[in-house]
Amino acid sequence: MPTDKKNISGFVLTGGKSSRMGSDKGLMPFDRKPLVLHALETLDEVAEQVMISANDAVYSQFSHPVVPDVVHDIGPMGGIYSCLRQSATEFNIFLPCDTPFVPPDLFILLLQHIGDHPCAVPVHDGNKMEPLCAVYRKSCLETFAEFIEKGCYKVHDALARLGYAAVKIDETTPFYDNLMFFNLNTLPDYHYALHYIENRKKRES
Ligand SMILES: Nc1nc2c(ncn2[C@@H]2O[C@H](COP(=O)(O)OP(=O)(O)OP(=O)(O)O)[C@@H](O)[C@H]2O)c(=O)[nH]1
Repeated sequence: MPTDKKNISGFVLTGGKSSRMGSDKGLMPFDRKPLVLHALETLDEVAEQVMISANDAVYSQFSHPVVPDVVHDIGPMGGIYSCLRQSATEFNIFLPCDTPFVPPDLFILLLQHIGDHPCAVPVHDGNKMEPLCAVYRKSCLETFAEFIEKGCYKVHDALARLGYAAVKIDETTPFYDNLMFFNLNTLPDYHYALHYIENRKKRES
């Protein structure tokens, strides 16, 4: 595992349209701060340089460099590609702004399992992959460029070509939380997550 934080960059993906939510997800308050700040704090624990993958200048207020997409309107693959281009490190961690229950420990586990693979991706609940909460080597850039050139914008498809370490997450994982990969796409999702975090805090106090 690359123990040196200096060899790891982190990127919060927040360049989407948030059309199902109806307002920019990264800026929505969650447990007293915007969702994007939760994700930045998670990545700050693991990576030396943490940046925001965004297309709106409003994100420059968060004291982290903003990486705009160099290819627009192709979804998260455009964000990952743009960030890998910008990255100066071998290992690159990605975390969407709308998955507030992913802990830093997930990325430590992924880095422990990446070995010689181009990337490490969590797999849970059978065979559900989370390619946006994952670690990519800078060398993946070439394959993403090829896929974008061909008009193939599905991150899953690029992963199938790259090959990856599939890291199983289940009840036996020490930091397991059944909502770990829950993502907030709609207002009901958002309210459900707010309710969950309030109850969790009450249980812990
Ligand atoms: N940089 C970048 N990130 C994106 C892009 N599209 C989606 N994302 C991010 O990828 C993650 C998952 O995105 P989705 O929830 O599938 O899409 P979304 O555009 O945010 O929301 P919808 O419009 O409701 O589909 C979120 O963190 C988004 O901010 C994009 O084109 N560029």
